[in-house]
Amino acid sequence: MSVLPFLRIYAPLNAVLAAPGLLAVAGLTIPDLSGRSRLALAAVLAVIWGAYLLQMAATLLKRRAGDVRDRKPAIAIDVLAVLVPLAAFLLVGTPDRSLYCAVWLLKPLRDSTFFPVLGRVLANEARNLIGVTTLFGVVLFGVALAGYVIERDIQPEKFGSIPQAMWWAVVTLSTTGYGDAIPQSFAGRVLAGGVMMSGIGIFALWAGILATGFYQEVRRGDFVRNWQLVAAVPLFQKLGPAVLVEIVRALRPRMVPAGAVICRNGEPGDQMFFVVEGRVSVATPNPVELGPGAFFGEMALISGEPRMATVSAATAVSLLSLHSSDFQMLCSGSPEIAEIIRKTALERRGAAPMA
Ligand SMILES: Nc1ncnc2c1ncn2[C@@H]1O[C@@H]2COP(=O)(O)O[C@H]2[C@H]1O
Repeated sequence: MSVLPFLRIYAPLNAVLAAPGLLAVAGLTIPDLSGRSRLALAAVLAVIWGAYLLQMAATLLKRRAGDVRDRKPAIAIDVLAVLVPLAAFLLVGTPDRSLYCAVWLLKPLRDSTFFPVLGRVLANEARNLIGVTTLFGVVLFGVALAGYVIERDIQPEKFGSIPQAMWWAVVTLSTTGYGDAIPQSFAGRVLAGGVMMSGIGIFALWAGILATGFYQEVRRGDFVRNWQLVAAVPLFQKLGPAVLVEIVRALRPRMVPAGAVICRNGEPGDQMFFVVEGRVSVATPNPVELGPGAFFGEMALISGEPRMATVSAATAVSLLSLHSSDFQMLCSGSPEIAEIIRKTALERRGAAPMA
């Protein structure tokens, strides 16, 4: 019997296992720990190492099965998690041996989807980040120089050289303020105030660049996913590229489980829906089912009246929703689609006159 299914179930545990492992590593650095506790913590490390050995075997077996695409970081982490502690056990003296198990810090990164995103954000924003970092370096040197010139005679032991003053500059610029070096002169204090303010500004710039980078990366992911979904709705194939891009940005994907109500008769409506996959049921006197490519919820947007019918998911359904303001944009960008939607709404109104 193959061990792969078992190992697959166990795989998500590997990141969780790192936590007790790292706690054991930390525990073993406590000097006055009893011999029994030390033994227990060493046993924890041995068990986790064994588990990681199994996982490495699974990863390498999968590799042989040809599943190596995009798995190089995972393979590297699995191999390091086993080999580094093993090498330490064989080559390093007792007190520091367990420290090498700290390589398990890498384990939670193994299957994380966050770190690839972080990598893309750093790559995309590299120019801006390097710019702000350069600014930081320039300000740091300038501040250390000014601190040295102003304070060197008053506190030669703290500001006697630019490298010494640089420590004060870093601590002040980052607004950490250990208090081990404090300007004594009036000019020095004015300088310190200015440095703190500019430090806040520089860190805010870093934070802003990263936050914008993450936002754009998430939006880009949404855009690609929406683009694929939009391809499943034939109506959108009539759109020109410019409007299509706008619509893809405006559409929101939504998964609805079978049986759930999507919109209710009599409620106000502020969005319409396109069916990507699955079927919805429209509760008209003669119930109608709509499948992939169809749309609904347009009548409330066109007439401004409440919903004409309750629509629920006949199966699990994947939808794209379009808000009323974006619906106007769709209609003005593509009169052809606007006409189709209006005609359909008219036909439906004629087919199912409701209260
Ligand atoms: N006879 C019908 N056939 C298909 N869909 C309908 C019919 N009647 C109403 N609908 C849809 O059900 C939706 C309910 O919300 P709206 O009134 O906004 O828009 C409605 C139409 O999209």
